[in-house]
Amino acid sequence: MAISRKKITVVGAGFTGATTALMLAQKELGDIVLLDIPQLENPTKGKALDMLEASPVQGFDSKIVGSSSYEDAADSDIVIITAGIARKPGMSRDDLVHTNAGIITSVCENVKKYCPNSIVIILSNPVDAMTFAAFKSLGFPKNRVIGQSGVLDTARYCTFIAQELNVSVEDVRGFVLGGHGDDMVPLVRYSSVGGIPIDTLISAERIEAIVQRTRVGGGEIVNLLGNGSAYYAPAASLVQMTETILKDKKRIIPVIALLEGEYGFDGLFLGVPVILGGDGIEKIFELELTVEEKSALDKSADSVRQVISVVKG
Ligand SMILES: NC(=O)C1=CN([C@@H]2O[C@H](COP(=O)(O)OP(=O)(O)OC[C@H]3O[C@@H](n4cnc5c(N)ncnc54)[C@H](O)[C@@H]3O)[C@@H](O)[C@H]2O)C=CC1
Ligand SMILES: O=C([O-])CC(=O)C(=O)O
Repeated sequence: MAISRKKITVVGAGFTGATTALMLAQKELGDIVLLDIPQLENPTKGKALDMLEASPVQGFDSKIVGSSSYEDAADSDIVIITAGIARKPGMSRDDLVHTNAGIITSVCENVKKYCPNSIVIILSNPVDAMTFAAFKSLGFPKNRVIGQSGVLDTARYCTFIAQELNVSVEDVRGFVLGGHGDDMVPLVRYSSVGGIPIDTLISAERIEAIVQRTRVGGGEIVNLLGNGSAYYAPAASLVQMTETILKDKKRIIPVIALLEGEYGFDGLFLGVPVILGGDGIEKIFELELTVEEKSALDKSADSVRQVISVVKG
């Protein structure tokens, strides 16, 4: 039997979508369809062609096509959804909920029709609520509907820890639990550098500053950019999730998953550590939390619940 390449569709060819497509191709994770609305068909085709023309220089053999037709996306193994509006300075992610819920629902109706066996990764904000909206309109099993927040939030947290200690980012471990908002919960107790707990290396005051900077990390970039939000680190995060799934690596990373009793939440989408592999979310880890950690997670869950209630209507 011939071995075929994997097919990955990226919906939304804006800053995050286009950057993700290029990074996926550079890693040769599959052939890529970059998809946007019909009004932007030519620019989308142009971006895809421009990326393809980088392939002889960079030596990758992934094909990249731009399109506005879901027929081109048919039977994708992975669908990454970045479609929607991004926030500008002065806005919260939750301000995007009405517009983006409509977009996610219409995108997912097509994904359901054309890519019924795909694993779907959602980026669009407010991402916990958009993952819920996608789950509702896709009707896929919960292991195949995954939101991206924890990889990015953890990447920011680890960046700041490495900067603080002037050590390699490769040796920093940690993760962030909860919703993708200012109440997210970086777990200091589970964070280490080269296996050494960070609270033995960094003062409590500096750790608190790092935790706080992580929580508002998206806003820091929004304020610097002035007209949009982060896209390099978000794209890198989507690529890590895609690679983990397509290579069935079974990495333990935080993603937005449907909780059905874990951490005391039922029917809520929230960022938690999972095993990510060929079946998508293969297992959710339920960590023991201190009273303080659980109450921080409860606060974050409350914020997410409020935005999800807007989507539920
Ligand atoms: N979860 C996370 O960690 C992150 C989430 N985001 C979110 O990702 C989303 C995209 O951000 P950017 O790429 O920077 O925005 P962008 O504005 O550069 O690109 C969005 C693209 O979506 C397209 N689009 C809109 N409706 C569509 C539809 N129905 N079908 C197909 N495409 C459609 C637009 O035409 C546009 O090209 C935003 O909601 C942003 O807040 C961004 C970074 C991190
Ligand atoms: O901040 C935003 O609006 C985009 C995002 O989610 C992030 O960069 O974390």
